[in-house]
Amino acid sequence: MTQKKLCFIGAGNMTRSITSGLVKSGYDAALIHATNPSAAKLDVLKAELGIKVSHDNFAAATQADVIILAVKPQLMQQVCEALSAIDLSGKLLITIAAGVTINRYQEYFRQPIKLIRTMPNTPTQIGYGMTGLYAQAGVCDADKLLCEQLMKSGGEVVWVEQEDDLNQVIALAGSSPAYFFLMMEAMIDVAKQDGMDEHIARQLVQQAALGAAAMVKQNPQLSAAQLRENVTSKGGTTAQAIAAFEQADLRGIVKTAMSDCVARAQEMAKQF
Ligand SMILES: NC(=O)C1=CN([C@@H]2O[C@H](COP(=O)(O)OP(=O)(O)OC[C@H]3O[C@@H](n4cnc5c(N)ncnc54)[C@H](O)[C@@H]3O)[C@@H](O)[C@H]2O)C=CC1
Ligand SMILES: O=C(O)[C@@H]1CCC=N1
Repeated sequence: MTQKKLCFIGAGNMTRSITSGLVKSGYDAALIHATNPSAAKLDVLKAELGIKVSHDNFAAATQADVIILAVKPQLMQQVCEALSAIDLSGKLLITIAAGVTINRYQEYFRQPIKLIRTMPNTPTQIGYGMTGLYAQAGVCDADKLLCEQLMKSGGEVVWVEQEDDLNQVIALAGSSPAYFFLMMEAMIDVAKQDGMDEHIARQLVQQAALGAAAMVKQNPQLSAAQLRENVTSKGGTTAQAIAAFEQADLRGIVKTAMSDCVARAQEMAKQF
């Protein structure tokens, strides 16, 4: 991979996930710089990954070839406006923020920019990430390839056709690790309430979840529904559990949760 000077503005959960993936996959830590107002997160990144850290967004972004915008959406305007005095003509901008549109970034930077919007997720930290990508019109193939390679260091990537499609990526992959964590959390809680040792319950649940995900991935010819049916013996235990989920309208709950997720991204696009 071409190794360029990277600057991550904001050193929170996602910057940690992406920089970990990059360093683990052999990206030169000396070329990665992360900024944050407070020292604690920077100290961890420096100690764990050996990347450069500082509090000065402007200086770090000025020196970078690629600026990765990784602050919360509500801070994006303030952060981008403070960087707008930098000549961005030779730099690629990558944003990981949910719900901030390309039009907004153009307003905030007040100059022509080359921007790729991405939507990663936290499993990027361990190489199991999924990132959706959308490039602003005019971004060249070399920049698209560079962005793709950077995000691939943490897992898989998909390009989407329309900017709005990123909201579906949020619902399906950006936010969805939290849905699966919630399911596992609930299962472990039930086992604990039933008197089982928490560590054993976690071991059972995490391996079942990992196995289920791997079965979906390794059997593209089988639908998730078919894989579910293969577990479900007629009149058996699984049938009882699935009936309880169906009766409680799990599918309806999932539908509401995903459309609320997309709606929030659309609302944020108006807000930030
Ligand atoms: N957490 C997740 O699973 C995902 C988050 N995202 C997006 O990633 C972005 C970051 O999210 P997280 O890492 O979860 O948030 P976070 O809160 O963990 O990290 C943001 C960091 O930015 C820092 N910050 C605040 N003001 C700053 C400034 N003026 N200059 C530099 N740094 C500043 C904060 O101190 C914090 O460490 C958000 O826009 C979110 O929409 C995207 C995909 C998944
Ligand atoms: O909750 C959020 O807004 C961010 C975007 C996707 C995951 N976390």
